[in-house]
This record gives sequence, structure tokens and C-alpha cells, in this order.
Amino acid sequence: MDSVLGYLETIWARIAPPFVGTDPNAHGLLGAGHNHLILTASVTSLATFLFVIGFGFIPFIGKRLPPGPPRDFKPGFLSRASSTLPLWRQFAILQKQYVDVRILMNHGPGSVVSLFQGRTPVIGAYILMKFLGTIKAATDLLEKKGGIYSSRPRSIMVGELLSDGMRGVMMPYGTRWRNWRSVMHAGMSIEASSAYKPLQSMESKILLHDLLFESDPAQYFAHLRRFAISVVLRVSYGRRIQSLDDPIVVANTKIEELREQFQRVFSKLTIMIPDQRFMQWFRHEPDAQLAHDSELYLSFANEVRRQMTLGIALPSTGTRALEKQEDFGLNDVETAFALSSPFSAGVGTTLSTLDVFFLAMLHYPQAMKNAQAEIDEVVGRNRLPEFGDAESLPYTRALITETMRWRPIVPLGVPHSVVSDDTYDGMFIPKGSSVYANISYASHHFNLDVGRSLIFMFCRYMSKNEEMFPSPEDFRPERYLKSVDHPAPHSTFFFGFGRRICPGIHIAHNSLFIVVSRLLWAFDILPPLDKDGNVVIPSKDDFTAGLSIRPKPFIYCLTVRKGEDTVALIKEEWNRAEEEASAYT
Ligand code: HEM
Repeated sequence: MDSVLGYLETIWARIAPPFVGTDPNAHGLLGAGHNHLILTASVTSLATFLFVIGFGFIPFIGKRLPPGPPRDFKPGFLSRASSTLPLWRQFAILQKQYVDVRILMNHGPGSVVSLFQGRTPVIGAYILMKFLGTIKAATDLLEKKGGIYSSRPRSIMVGELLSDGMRGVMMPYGTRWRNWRSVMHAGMSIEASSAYKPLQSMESKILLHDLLFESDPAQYFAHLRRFAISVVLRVSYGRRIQSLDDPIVVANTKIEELREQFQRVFSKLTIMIPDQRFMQWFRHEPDAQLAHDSELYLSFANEVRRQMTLGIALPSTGTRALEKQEDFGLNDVETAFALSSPFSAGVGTTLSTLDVFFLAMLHYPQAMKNAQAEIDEVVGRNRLPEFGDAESLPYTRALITETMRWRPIVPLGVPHSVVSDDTYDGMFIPKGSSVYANISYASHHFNLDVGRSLIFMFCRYMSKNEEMFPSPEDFRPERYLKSVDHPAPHSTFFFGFGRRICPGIHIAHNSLFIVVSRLLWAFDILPPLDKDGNVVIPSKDDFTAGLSIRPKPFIYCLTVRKGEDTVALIKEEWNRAEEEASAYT
């Protein structure tokens, strides 16, 4: 009974603040002009609440759910609540008292845990999140049972209102997603990805030159961003960019920013958004944005079509999608949206991984020296590393993989959703649960922003599994060097699992290899000095929050290695690259 009451309190705690108008975040973000939204939302909230009281808990009766945080869990600020209360009630009390709830969990040996999130506006809503803490649990569910674990939780604002269900990353499992995913595969399979290597090589030469002549280290990021964007545009549309001022960059960046803005405002209100279209009085702005985005994406796709007609299109995801549009089963606007996926999913992730690489090099200079020694031995100083050198540079490749393991930049993956009831290891996993792979290091105050709750998790996580990765906190590329009696540990979990595993994995690997190997060939990556001449090393753990994270901005210095010859070679390669670049439209 106590846990039922606790459950109801959790739901109420979620619904009540907007109902009684006490959610300062919601008011602050929406501003005075949106009071009607709060009012109508309140009515919807009450209806949802009553419905949930009636039916929400029924599916749990008599079921053994995965364990939540242990009973002896006592965060400091819980002192006012009696620790004899069931946990759900403790959370509910906290949620009423604080806008931000800090939940500290250490759930011991379990690999699957659950906690009530109370946010998704599913009718009859029981809302659970499951965190899969081991690679085995994630593989057992997300891969081996991929037929039911490959959907996504509902994303009302971004997935539905702003994109009419056409954004693949958020698409529920089904025919439309399969069609979209076939397009991704056609344009980004291991074979298709090799067509982009010449551009990745060319752009990385331009990057080296830009970094070499950049006097302000704070601007390094902009050059890296130009590289990452040029790659995804090549992948999608067969084109490149000369600078970040290119209209296609400005337009796409604007869309991403607006999407985040919409999401921020509406994430406070998702529990209140009515399902029925005619009740969604607030649709005007998202509808206008959807029309704008559709038109823009169509114009990019139409340009590919035009080039195909002229016979000048480079093979890309765009040409593949349009050549066989009927086979893929996507209409024009769906295809145009599909082609926008690499920009949304592939720029920030590549850049964050490169940021982690620079961070690791500041903290582990010996690893940098080891890789440089390997590159010098295999490649020498008279030419740049090429893709063809990859096989002969195992330490450098291991260093890149270790970068992704050490600080994974999508720490909980992208949530999957399970489409039918399931049982795992005797635990009941209800249909509709969100399933998170706990890929990353949650120990260092990782913040998961779940609407009004801020959850600090201390639970098991794959990247710091002691058995698979001894001394997991250390950055040790050696762990990924294969030897006969010690197979290298898992090296793709940071790209997700099962049918939804990152389709850009080969493109990401290629970008990272060519950039990292050439950066290490050309530069020493060093910490800056303060005014007293002391080195300034940024924290290993100061990251932004969110689904995809990155180190907070920090300064590193790139000092060219071994003098003039290196500079001359970079210039020479840059000249060649610029010539090649002029062939791109
Ligand atoms: C180091 C860089 C990258 C990392 C760490 C990364 C990581 C991830 C992860 C964890 C997921 C979720 C997988 C799941 O649901 O289980 C994902 C999905 C995705 N990624 Fe990546 N990614 C990277 C680069 C890229 C690139 C370069 C592209 C495109 C060019 C890309 C395109 C996508 C797409 C389209 C999805 C959605 C897949 C789906 O929902 O079916 N990613 N990525």
C-alpha cells in the first residue's frame, strides 16, 4: 500500500506544480504572454492525474520490477524526511519540496535498476526508466531482444510537433523508421563511408593549416567545427563548406538552436500536452517552424536532384536515397528530413569526442608521446599519416577508442523504448518503459536533466566496469591492444546497441582517425600557462549536462613539432587540398 501511495505521490508531485501554478521554471521560460497555456495545461494535468490514479498502477500489482535505489539510501538533504518511508515516498516528498531533486544512487551489484520518472504523458501512465548498467544486460535486451527494445520514448515537441514524426533519431520502431534506417545504411555503411575518405583527408589538411596559423587557442574549436560540418554535408549532400558563414551552416545551426529552445520550454510541460490535435492550441509556432524546416530541407535535397540530372553529383546519402526513392518508401519531405540527420547527430558528437581527446592529452602526456613515437616510426616526418596507415598504427587507434571509453560523450545513450511487456532475470519490464544504457561514468556528478528533476547517479556503468577495464579511471590505450591471450575489451558500446546503434560509426571512426593521427603528427598538445608561468590543467570531470555532453570549454595549446619541415609540409599539403577543394561545388 505504501508503495502505491508513494507512486501516486510521485505522479502528483509531477503534476501538481503546474496545476497549482508553482513551477517557477515553467513560468519563467514561457513568460507572461503564455498564461493561457499554463491555465489550460492545469486542466489537462488534473484530468491526467485522475486518469492515472484510476489506472496507472494496475500493471504493477504483483509484479517484481527491477530494483530501485536501496532502502538504506540516505542523501544528506533527506534528513527531514523519515528514512523509514518507502523510497518512492521519499522521492515524492523531495519532489514537492525542491524543484531540483538530487537523487544519489548506489545500487550495488544490480545490472538493471528502475526508478519512477513521472514525466512522459502516456495515458494510464506508469513511468519507469530502466538503466542498464552492464554491457551484458544492454546486449541481452537491446541487441538480443531487438525486436521489442528498438523503439524510442515519445518525443512530443521535437519528434512529433516540430517534425511530424520525420526525425529518425526519435522515430518509434516501425516501417517508417526501417525505411529511414535503410537510407542511413545506404549512405553510411562501411562501404559507402569509404567514399567520403578523400574529403575527410582533404578537410583535415585544411584543418591542420588553419590550426597552425590560428593565434588564439580559443578559436581552435571553430576550425574543428568547420571540419566536422563539412564532413556531414559531404555525407548528406555531396558538398563541402569553405567557412562557417556558409548559408547552409547558418540555416541548420538556427534550426538546431530553435529546436533546443522549443524543447527547453516544452519539456517543462510535456505531461500537460493533450494528445488530441484539436486541443493543441499552442501548435501555431511549432507548425510554422515545421513548415520552414521542411521547405529548407527540401531545397537542399532538390539541389542534389538537380546535380544528379546534370550528372555532376558526387555519390552521397542524398544520391542513394533519391536514386531509389520508391524502394526506400520515403516521400520527398521524409527523404529531405532523413538527409538532415547527419548534421543533427554527427557534428556535436564528433566535436565532443575531439574535445575529450585534447583533455586526455593534457592529463596523459605519456600516451600522446607513445602515439607520436608510433606515428614517427611508421609514417616518418616527410609525409602526413594516411588512411592506409591505420592498420600499422594500432596504438593510435587504441588511443582513439580509449578516448571514447574514458569519457563517453553520450553517457546514457539515446533511450530505447520497449514495445511489449518483458521479463529479464525474473524482473518485470512493462511495455512503454524507457530503457537507458548506462554507458558512462556517472560517478562524477553526472547530471541527467529529466525535466524538473536533476538526478545525480552513482550507479554501475559500463565504461568503468573493473572486470572489463581494470583501473577504469586511468587513460590506458594499451587495454585496446590485442594480444593472443588477452582479447581487447568491448570497443563499440559508446555508439549504442542493437538495431539503433549509431549508423555514423564508420564515418566517426574515419574522421577521428585522420584528424587525431595528423594532429599528433603535427603538434604537441600542451596546457597553457598562467601569468605566473604555472601550467593550467582543466578538470577531467567538468562537463556540460544533457543527453550528449562535452567538456566545458578549456584552453589547450598546439605547438608545432620538430620545426620548419613540419610547417613546410603542412603548407604544401594545404595548397594541394585547396586545389582539390575548388573542384567541389
Ligand atoms: C564519436 C562520434 C559519435 C558517437 C559517440 C555517437 C553515438 C551515438 C549513440 C550512442 C547513438 C544512440 C544509439 C542507440 O540508440 O542505441 C547514436 C545514434 C545515431 N547517430 Fe551517432 N555517434 C557519433 C557520430 C555520429 C555521426 C558522425 C553520425 C552521422 C554522420 C551519426 C549519426 C547517428 C544517427 C542518425 C543516430 C540515430 C540512430 C537511430 O535512432 O536509429 N553519429 N550515435
